[in-house]
Amino acid sequence: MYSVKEMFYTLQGEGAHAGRPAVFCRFSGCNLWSGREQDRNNAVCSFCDTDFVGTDGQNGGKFKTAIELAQSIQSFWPSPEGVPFVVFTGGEPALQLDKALVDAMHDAGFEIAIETNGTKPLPEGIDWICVSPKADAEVIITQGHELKLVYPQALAMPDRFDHLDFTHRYLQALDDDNQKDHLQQVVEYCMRHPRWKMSLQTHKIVGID
Ligand SMILES: C[S@@+](CC[C@H](N)C(=O)[O-])C[C@H]1O[C@@H](n2cnc3c(N)ncnc32)[C@H](O)[C@@H]1O
Ligand SMILES: Nc1nc2[nH]cc(C(=O)O)c2c(=O)[nH]1
Ligand code: SF4
Ligand SMILES: [Mg+2]
Repeated sequence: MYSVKEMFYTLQGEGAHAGRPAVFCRFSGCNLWSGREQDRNNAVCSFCDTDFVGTDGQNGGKFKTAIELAQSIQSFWPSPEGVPFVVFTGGEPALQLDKALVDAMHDAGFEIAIETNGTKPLPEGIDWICVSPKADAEVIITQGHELKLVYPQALAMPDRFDHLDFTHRYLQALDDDNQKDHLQQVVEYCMRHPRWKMSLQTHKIVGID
């Protein structure tokens, strides 16, 4: 059984695939925060910008089998043009994404990406792994396609992740009341340390999901 908060067709807003059309599948639940505002300050991850509680979002629900969920995801892809692309996110998608769903999406012709906090093992075969480490949680996924660090996090300066094996390294400004300052800090850090690039949350700029 899979619990999905919401699913929608949009453009990937962040990281190396920013601008690419994608179906987003947002799983319910996370291992680093309950999702309840009253728990936020005591959570391991306290800056989350996302509602991932329950299954009541657009196209959300419970899906009994991988095939059923894969068919639903496929129904949001609009056209035979291009390579269909799904981004599994959450909440923490590694709590629910399994080999059966990876296989079902591949059988449907999809390229598969994941947005994960990197604290849980992943099934084999995911085509694009984006890990976003959180200061107070050990990262066990030490290899992947992109590392996307929310910046600044006091106990997670970028050099803490220098030894990890990722093709792309992004800093994404922490979206809170001081986001403007954080954007400037990201620019400065990347210019001083040119193996890092800036990831903008472009969907927020243009006002899409
Ligand atoms: C909502 S998370 C879901 C996936 C997974 N749990 C994770 O943390 O990577 C999706 C992405 O949004 C980032 N994010 C969450 N809250 C943010 C914020 N306030 N500002 C900037 N990025 C944020 C996360 O770090 C992650 O890269
Ligand atoms: N457009 C869009 N791009 C995104 N990239 C990562 C997102 C996420 O919440 O995981 C996200 C999202 O919520 N919307
Ligand atoms: S790990 Fe991801 S989904 Fe969980 S609270 Fe943090 S940003 Fe949100
Ligand atoms: Mg988001």
